[in-house]
Amino acid sequence: MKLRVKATKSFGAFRLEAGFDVEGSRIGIFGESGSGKSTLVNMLAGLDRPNSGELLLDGEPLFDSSRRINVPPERRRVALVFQNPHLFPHLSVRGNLLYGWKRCAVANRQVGLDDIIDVLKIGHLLERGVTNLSGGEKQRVALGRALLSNPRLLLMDEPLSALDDALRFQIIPYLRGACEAFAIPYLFISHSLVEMRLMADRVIVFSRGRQVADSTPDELARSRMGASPVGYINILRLADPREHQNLTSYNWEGNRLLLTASPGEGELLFELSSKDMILFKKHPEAISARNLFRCTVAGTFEAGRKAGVELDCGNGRLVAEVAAEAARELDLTVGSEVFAAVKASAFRRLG
Ligand SMILES: Nc1ncnc2c1ncn2[C@@H]1O[C@H](COP(=O)(O)OP(=O)(O)OP(=O)(O)O)[C@@H](O)[C@H]1O
Repeated sequence: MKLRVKATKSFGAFRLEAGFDVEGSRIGIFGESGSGKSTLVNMLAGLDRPNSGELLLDGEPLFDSSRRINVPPERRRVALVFQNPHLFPHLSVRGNLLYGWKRCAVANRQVGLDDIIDVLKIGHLLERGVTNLSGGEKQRVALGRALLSNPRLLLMDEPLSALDDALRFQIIPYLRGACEAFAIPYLFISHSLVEMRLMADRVIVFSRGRQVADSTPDELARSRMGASPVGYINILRLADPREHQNLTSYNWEGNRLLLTASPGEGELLFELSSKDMILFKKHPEAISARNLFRCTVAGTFEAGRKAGVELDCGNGRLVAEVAAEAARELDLTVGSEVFAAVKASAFRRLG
């Protein structure tokens, strides 16, 4: 998918001046509240008309003020999933799902109802009304309805922010997996960096109506580490839980980690802040932290008054954060050995 955005839009004192070209299938739009993310999405969907400029999707204009082109929303083949699912209350789950499909030209019907039911695991819900579905079920139906309209581009505007933490991370594999399964590119809008890292390959950052950066989600997270109260969030996929002395031992990239979290099924996502790791130059004699990794320094980066330290631990990579003076004392040259201590309680489950 190739997208060109060169457009302005004013609402009173707020002015959006967007100008970027982007290519890919998993694009993130990140920015603080009021930075213009939804305005951008609404312009692409045809719900807001830019004051001027052009919007091209795969080289075809959706809007072009100089040529007086403004393709109506229903002819753009751009679907939207919002924070709140906006399902039709008078229709069953099946009726909601088929709504977009029926309006899609026969020639464009690549994705069918059976495919969607399978990928989103909603077969058991088909004949139910939508009012009593859980938040996560509603969002899966909304996603299914959007995908069944066989869009050229799916816009997801904060699709997870109405869900509680656990549900947010359970829905992400559906959002990402379904779009991948049907090769539907998306623009994912969020102000959560962790969501961005799980959903996007490239991210455009907005602030006060202008794009201020274009990078990978991970680079963005590193650049914000020093200023962020939560530091850099390491995302770990853990598996094979075993009980061990009132704690749970998990496999992570060839290491066994000890966590206070109770065992769960299958592969689980956990976060670990860069602030929750303590580095030692030599193997400490005895420590209270239940995890001690022998690591190799893979690199360092500056983040304000802090230094980020990339560590290879087994087959995995973690980012720790230390004060600049500590970085000098530890002599963090690439390839040198350090020990990283982490408390069992420092890992937080995502989902
Ligand atoms: N229809 C409208 N009428 C008047 N002002 C609007 C309208 N839509 C958006 N705005 C204003 O435009 C600015 C940008 O809003 P927008 O919703 O695009 O931001 P956002 O980055 O999506 O924020 P959030 O993350 O809080 O959803 C805000 O100041 C908002 O109040």
